[in-house]
Amino acid sequence: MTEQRVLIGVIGGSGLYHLDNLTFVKKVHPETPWGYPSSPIVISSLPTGTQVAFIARHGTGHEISPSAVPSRANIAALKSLGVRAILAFSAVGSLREEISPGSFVLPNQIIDRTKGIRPCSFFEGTSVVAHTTFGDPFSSGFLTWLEPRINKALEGRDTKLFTDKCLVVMEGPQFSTRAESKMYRQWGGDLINMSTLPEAKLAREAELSYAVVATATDYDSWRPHDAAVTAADVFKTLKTNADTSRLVAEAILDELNATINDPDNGKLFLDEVGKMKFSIMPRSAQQNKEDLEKLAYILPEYFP
Ligand SMILES: CSC[C@H]1O[C@H](OP(=O)(O)O)[C@H](O)[C@@H]1O
Ligand SMILES: Nc1ncnc2[nH]cnc12
Repeated sequence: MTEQRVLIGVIGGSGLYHLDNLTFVKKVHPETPWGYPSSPIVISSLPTGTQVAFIARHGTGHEISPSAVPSRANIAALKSLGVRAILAFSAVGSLREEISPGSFVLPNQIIDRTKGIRPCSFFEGTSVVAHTTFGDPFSSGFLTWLEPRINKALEGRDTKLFTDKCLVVMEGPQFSTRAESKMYRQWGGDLINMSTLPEAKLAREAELSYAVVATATDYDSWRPHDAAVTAADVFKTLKTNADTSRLVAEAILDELNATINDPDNGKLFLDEVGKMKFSIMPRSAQQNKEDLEKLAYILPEYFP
């Protein structure tokens, strides 16, 4: 029997430490050139045979704080399994009145408020330089594909889906001050979290399709008459949001797998493939062999 390919990676965030209604296939915990992923990767299959690789971003017991998530290992490990598209879930604060806690959002832009303490490139520390295109930080084709399917999955539920929103990614682990929260709104931020960077940058460097389903848990700290957000506020919505995220995943994963495999429609998920060709500085005698071998783990086409 030919082994089923794993084309889809799911990264679960706060509250989402496993998916539902899948048949366990195996667990793997590969050591990548950037260390081990946050959690063992659970590979499981839907009734149709579609296989999915799941990583708990903060570990299965939420023991890894946002600044310490080994994002390079997570993305590299998924790529090494043959994954082509990553559907990430994240608990976010809302910076807009209309995005009430419990809402789901597909952001299409990011403002980076991380503090430069997270390794954010596979090329960091190597003798190879790459400047990756990141103007559209999420995969446009994937977002277009997701919107109608998530809306369908949410039909009859009290959960609204917003699109085309801007996500502020902050360092944490403390929440924002009221002044920061208000400033992010003035900047055009609609949502805030602590984990989509460097994840999205690394997915792009690895030429993977990547999108985030942001699930609102709170109003952060910009509302004048409201108390500033606490972790307890986030926990109130976390379980319901995680249950709805599982429902959404279950509803769309089969079709996602079929679309990626389809010679025509699958092109939507190939937008990122080939992009690094125009990002990596030309080969030079100063680039050392070990670095090229390390980078071959994520981009074998360019570092044969
Ligand atoms: C638990 S509140 C802050 C925490 O929740 C979000 O995690 P994730 O994106 O993994 O769902 C946020 O980014 C922070 O890491
Ligand atoms: N208000 C908030 N700020 C940052 N990350 C969050 N995750 C969930 N709520 C958040």
